[in-house]
Amino acid sequence: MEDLKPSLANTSPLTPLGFLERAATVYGDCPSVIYNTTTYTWSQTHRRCLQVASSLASLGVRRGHVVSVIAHNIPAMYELQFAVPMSGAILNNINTRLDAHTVSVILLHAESKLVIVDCLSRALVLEAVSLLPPHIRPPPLVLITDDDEPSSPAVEFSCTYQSLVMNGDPEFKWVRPKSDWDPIVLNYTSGTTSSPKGVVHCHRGIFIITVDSLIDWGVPKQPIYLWTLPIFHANGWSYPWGMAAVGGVNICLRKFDASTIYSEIKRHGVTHMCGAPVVLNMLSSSSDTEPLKNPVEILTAGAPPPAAVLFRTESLGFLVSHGYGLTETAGLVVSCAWKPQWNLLPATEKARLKARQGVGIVGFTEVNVVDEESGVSVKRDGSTLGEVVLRGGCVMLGYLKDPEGTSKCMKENGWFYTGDVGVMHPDGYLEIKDRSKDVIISGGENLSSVEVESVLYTNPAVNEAAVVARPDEYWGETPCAFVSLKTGLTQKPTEKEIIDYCRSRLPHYMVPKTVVFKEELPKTSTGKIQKFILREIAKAMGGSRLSKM
Ligand SMILES: Nc1ncnc2c1ncn2[C@@H]1O[C@H](COP(=O)(O)OP(=O)(O)OP(=O)(O)O)[C@@H](O)[C@H]1O
Repeated sequence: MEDLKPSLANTSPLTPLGFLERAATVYGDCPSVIYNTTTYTWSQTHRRCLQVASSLASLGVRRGHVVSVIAHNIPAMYELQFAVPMSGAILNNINTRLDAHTVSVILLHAESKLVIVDCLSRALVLEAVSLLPPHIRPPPLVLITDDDEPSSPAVEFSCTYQSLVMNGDPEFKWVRPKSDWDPIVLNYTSGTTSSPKGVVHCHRGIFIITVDSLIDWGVPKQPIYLWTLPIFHANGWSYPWGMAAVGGVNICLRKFDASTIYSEIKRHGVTHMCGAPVVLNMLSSSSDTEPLKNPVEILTAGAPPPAAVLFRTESLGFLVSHGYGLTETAGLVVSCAWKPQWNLLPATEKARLKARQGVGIVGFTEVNVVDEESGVSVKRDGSTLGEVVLRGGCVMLGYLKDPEGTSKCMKENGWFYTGDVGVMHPDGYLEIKDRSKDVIISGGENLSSVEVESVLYTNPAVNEAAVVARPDEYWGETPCAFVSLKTGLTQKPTEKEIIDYCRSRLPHYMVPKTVVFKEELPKTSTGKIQKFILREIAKAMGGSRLSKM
């Protein structure tokens, strides 16, 4: 069989962009995107993307250029996930909630050739561009206005997005990748632990994660998908391309709160949505909460979901799936694969099991937890801590212009080191215990801030909780809890009551020695609690009292 070799017929580069052409053939007359009073069909979306890609090419965008997009979850943002790479360029989505300085650092680092700007982010981008060094020629800007009519944009903008659609060629031959390994996206990480890093993924990696994510979540054909997860966050965990593969309906939203989500669910008969645990918390603790008429599948990831929040969300009729991934893996590569026999367990036990991150998804190669020193797998005992390591086809190509950062996490032994600390349970399910920078070391004992938080979340008065290290002269560090309380409480708990609550549920060394009440906890632009800020506050409070644990 040695003479049977790869040939042109079986080596065409894998890319998720072809899903759009197929959707136009199979689902041409079916709705693809709905936004306020606008509805497009899959053949319209296909045509609009080709038109935009052709206009980008006419503006001088070439294979390998970076085109940045800063927009909320509006139809243009959905289309650009296809149109930019169809022009041959590399798509760089920028988070709308960043400050002007960070946006200018990203534009400079990415060497963006063109920036497409949602009208709501206009002031932000203009300020970011003004902060670019004087010797840098600012990239041309394209404005997305809030309606579908082409109009003359302000002087700072070369044209409008609508004119790219109107003037483009619907017969444009989109630029196919020459190889599987050609870059398709450049995504910056959330900056939870350090400055954002520029993660580059190739067509092959994105193809793999897109197909795998559909299989893993069990997404059927033509789901009704509500865009609550920002598309700028790791390309909405790959579901923009996934929805084209299954001919889904994309319900776009510029902004949302709990009541908007509930009314969109009712209005459109939403079947699927994604959201970080903060969204689940918002949905389940809102005063607008109402049990759902039909179950809605909700996929959560991005931070550890406390079991109490999973329990509350499911009791409203949401069917929660839980996954784990990083910007570096382009989506969720581990998920808490559900076993039918677990349905017989009491609801709180089910929530506890579901709070575990789980096992590698079907197309992913391997997931392991290893001892940081020796690199050997930790015991499968659910308690020995180690670093989570991954390998598979959707791990990034590397960090842009950062060979040192890349080789630090993508090691020669063939593993990607995540910087997350976890345990492996005897049944082979992974559970994340912390990010390595968040582990608290008290009296020489490693303590999981996530475990303490999950207990705090079971307290009915607690809205959000985060636990960080406070320096201590005797123990080295002690757990310090930052808590925001639910609104409308008739009686607010005291620090002592919260500590006593934890004491009856946790080993003594894990009980917070300090509780700080805050109106709201600081969050990153992707909704993660910024523990480094809380750590600074705890540090500034000085050493906790010499205390016996
Ligand atoms: N299901 C989950 N449970 C616990 N943690 C999760 C889960 N999903 C994701 N995470 C956390 O999110 C991280 C990945 O987040 P992301 O790629 O958005 O950037 P970031 O790591 O927050 O930012 P930065 O790398 O810049 O500090 C993971 O490393 C992990 O710590």
